[in-house]
Amino acid sequence: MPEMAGRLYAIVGPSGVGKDTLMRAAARRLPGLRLVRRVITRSAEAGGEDFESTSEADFARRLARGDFILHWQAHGLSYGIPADVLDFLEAGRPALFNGSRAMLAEAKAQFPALEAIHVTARPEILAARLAARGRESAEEIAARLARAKIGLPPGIKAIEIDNSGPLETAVEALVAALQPESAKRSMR
Ligand SMILES: Nc1ncnc2c1ncn2[C@@H]1O[C@H](COP(=O)(O)OP(=O)(O)O)[C@@H](O)[C@H]1O
Ligand SMILES: O=P(O)(O)OC[C@H]1O[C@H](OP(=O)(O)OP(=O)(O)O)[C@H](O)[C@@H]1O
Repeated sequence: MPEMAGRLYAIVGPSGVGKDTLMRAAARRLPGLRLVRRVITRSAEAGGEDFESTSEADFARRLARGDFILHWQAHGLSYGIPADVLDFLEAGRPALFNGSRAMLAEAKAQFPALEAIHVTARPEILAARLAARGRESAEEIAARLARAKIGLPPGIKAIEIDNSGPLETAVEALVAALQPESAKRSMR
């Protein structure tokens, strides 16, 4: 297994770009990598990623209690990163979460060593992938495609990965980015 430090990584990018698919593929290649299971106010039946479904009221209670190290809202949903991820980082294990571009500045302010990995793909590819995924309604897909253009906040550095082509190409780039030495090289 490649050597990895207890570093926190956020994979970000527009809806349908392949973040969850890439995360799962990277975890198969890097058994020491912890994928963060997010708490989301989305129905448990929605499928897709492995997440913990909760109500807005429960989310608010847990947030007030300090259960989340990071949290944000998008697509009419609330998302939380459970504080237990700190145990993995303290134990020297790297952790990767599916993050939001819009909250990267705040996340980096809180975790200066956070590495952002920005995945992109051409707009027509995003549209086709969202339609094929089938998790959202046509209206929700249109809203996600409109948000696809926001890009990274100004001044935020990230490792860039293009997932317009074969999945394997992007998986290899992600696995390289998750190994500290190659991550540093591509950040220069
Ligand atoms: N390189 C790729 N080529 C073809 N299909 C892909 C590729 N990457 C992801 N997909 C597919 O695109 C859809 C959206 O991927 P997903 O991982 O759910 O994206 P995100 O988490 O970024 O919204 C899924 O159906 C996935 O299987
Ligand atoms: O600020 P943005 O970069 O636009 O991100 C907003 C949200 O979109 C994604 O959510 P989610 O995984 O629920 O949706 P997706 O699978 O369609 O990307 C991402 O994980 C963020 O939670």
